[in-house]
Amino acid sequence: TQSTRPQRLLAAVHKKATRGNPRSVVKAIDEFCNQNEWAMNVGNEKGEILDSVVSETNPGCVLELGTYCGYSTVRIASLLPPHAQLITLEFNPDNAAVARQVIAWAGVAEKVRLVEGESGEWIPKMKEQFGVKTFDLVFLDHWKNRYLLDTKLMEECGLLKKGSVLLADNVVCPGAPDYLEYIRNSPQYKSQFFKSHLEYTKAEDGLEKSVFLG
Ligand SMILES: CCCNc1ncnc2c1ncn2[C@@H]1O[C@H](/C=C/CNC(=O)c2cc(-c3ccc(F)cc3)cc(O)c2O)[C@H](C)[C@H]1O
Ligand SMILES: [Mg+2]
Repeated sequence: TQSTRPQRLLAAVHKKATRGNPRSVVKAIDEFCNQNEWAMNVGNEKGEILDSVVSETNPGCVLELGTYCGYSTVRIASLLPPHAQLITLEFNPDNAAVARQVIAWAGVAEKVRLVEGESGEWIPKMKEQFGVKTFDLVFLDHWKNRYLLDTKLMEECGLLKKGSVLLADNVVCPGAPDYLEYIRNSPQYKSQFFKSHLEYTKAEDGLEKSVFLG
């Protein structure tokens, strides 16, 4: 039977990346997407902005919405301090299966909890199921029309504290207009736009970093 793009991406990781080396996994995926098939990973240019936000936030507890193949999961996990935890939500079982193997190959599985399920269902369960108090950093990279809804849900569930950082991918392309409108006009957030390019292309894109003011 025909393989899927995530399965071909995973095959490239197994073939080209060194087991236990997260940077080599990131490099193998970027090479695959530049040379073989485009895929909607955050990519290296925006990935370097993601890396700098993770490093400056030095988070103990991170949430990622939209694991896909685990590219940004591996980038984030590889920068986390020793006992920090990254919870990543992915509701497509085929994507989750590929992501688990990418995360394992990178050697960052002990820092990552991949939850196979929908953000709307699992955000309200974070405290009771995983003992989360608040998230220091949230990376939004799932369906763009769900960024705003899930941000409001995180607020309602008391999952953000003063200083919590939201980093949203694709605020230009494909865009998340309702999210940008809300977050840039809310007195509860201080936002900053990082201009960049759509992964593996010359098209314009960018990340929006928003600090919750409490
Ligand atoms: C209702 C469930 C909500 N809750 C959810 N809960 C859990 N998991 C969820 C939820 N909603 C979605 N997911 C999962 O997250 C992933 C979805 C990721 C979505 N990303 C994009 O659409 C995108 C497009 C482009 C793009 C740019 C230019 C183009 F020309 C084409 C494409 C670029 C980019 O960087 C992009 O990230 C994964 C596929 C999907 O199963
Ligand atoms: Mg994206």
